[in-house]
Amino acid sequence: MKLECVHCGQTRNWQQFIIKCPCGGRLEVKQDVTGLDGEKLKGIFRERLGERMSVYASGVWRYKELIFPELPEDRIVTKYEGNTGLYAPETIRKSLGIRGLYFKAQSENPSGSFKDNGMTVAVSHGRHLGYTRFACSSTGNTSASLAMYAAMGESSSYVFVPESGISQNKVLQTLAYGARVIRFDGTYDDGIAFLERHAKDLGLYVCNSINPFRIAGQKSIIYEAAQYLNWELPDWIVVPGGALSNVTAIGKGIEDLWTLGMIPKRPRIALVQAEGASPFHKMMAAGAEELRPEPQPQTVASALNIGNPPSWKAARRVLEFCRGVTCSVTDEEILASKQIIDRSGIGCEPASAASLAGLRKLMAEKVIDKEETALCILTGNLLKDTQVLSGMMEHERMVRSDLTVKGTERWL
Ligand SMILES: Cc1ncc(COP(=O)(O)O)c(C=O)c1O
Ligand SMILES: N[C@@H](CCOP(=O)(O)O)C(=O)O
Repeated sequence: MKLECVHCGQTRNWQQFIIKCPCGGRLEVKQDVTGLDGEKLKGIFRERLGERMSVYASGVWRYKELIFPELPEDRIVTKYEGNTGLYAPETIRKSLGIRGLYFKAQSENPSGSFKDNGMTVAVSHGRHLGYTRFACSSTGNTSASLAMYAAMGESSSYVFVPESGISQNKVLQTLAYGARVIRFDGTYDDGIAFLERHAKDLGLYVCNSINPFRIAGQKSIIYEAAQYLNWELPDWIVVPGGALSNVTAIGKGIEDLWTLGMIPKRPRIALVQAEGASPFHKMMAAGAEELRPEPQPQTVASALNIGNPPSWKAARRVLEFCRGVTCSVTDEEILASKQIIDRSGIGCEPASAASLAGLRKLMAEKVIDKEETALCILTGNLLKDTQVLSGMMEHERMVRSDLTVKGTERWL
């Protein structure tokens, strides 16, 4: 494994970690998987499904050969992340009229979001290099995940969180794990710019998705979905997008599985952004060469409130590979889809519901055909954002009883 600059192509080994190439380009993990035997790997991964207390019981480290083969096992900080549910909600499928529908609930991760799939790898790598101070800019999920793994790894975490427009629950969760929370006026993008400039001088190991080990870990989401589906993925993978780490990771994961002959066909990716924070979709729809950052992103799905997605170049490349499409959805569409997912019993935070909202839109536009099948990635837990939840609650569902049979049966 090596690190390669997406801009100038310069390579370095994974021990010589820096957050940005001296030329200003982002770094990617490059791992040559061509020497591996796909069928043999399937056997190894199947056997590990029965593991309990070893690192291979993790739904990320089960796929270590495809994620970070060089890292010594005893350096791994894990909370047995991954191993999340794959659901086929029949009522929603029927109402959409689609042939097959799955939800992969990364919301069931230990800190409640898909960030754990990548964070276990970033924190393990940082600790292996000798770092004890970890940092991120965050709208709340990355910070909660980082704070949890830093605590598990007996290290410190320092998280930069915008003063407004984020979920209070996520900040409380981050504080509870023992992080130092540093508030600032600005957006996630401003926090990233600060860390890119100053983290090295401050001795901080950055755990945002500009860290390529995060992306490497998040590839496991699609490996796990493929394994659960007996190595046959649906026609479409539908992913909500903010910083664009997840779409990048899922695309890279598909590329690995395809290169190794582990899946018979390459699924397409549909990337869904919230309308008020959709610079990537706008660029793709316009066929533009460069992304124009959105200085004041605005959406009810606070996790998607990102105007300058760091991974846009890599995301564009993987979408090309997967014949991907993009779309944007309104806050109303997000909340309507969230209610559908919540009432199915699976539940999710608003950002995750962008996936179902996008699927509905792309079906209405006939981009996705009802004879096809789709897998929506649910990225964060229902309880992550109770502010939005209480705003949405239909209070007529909450009633009073005087605890007599007469006073109760009228509600049944
Ligand atoms: C719950 C949730 N969903 C979706 C996203 C978007 O993912 P990405 O930033 O990797 O595009 C995020 C954070 O970025 C998130 O926290
Ligand atoms: N929603 C994210 C913002 C993107 O963070 P990153 O981990 O991709 O850098 C958050 O939870 O902070």
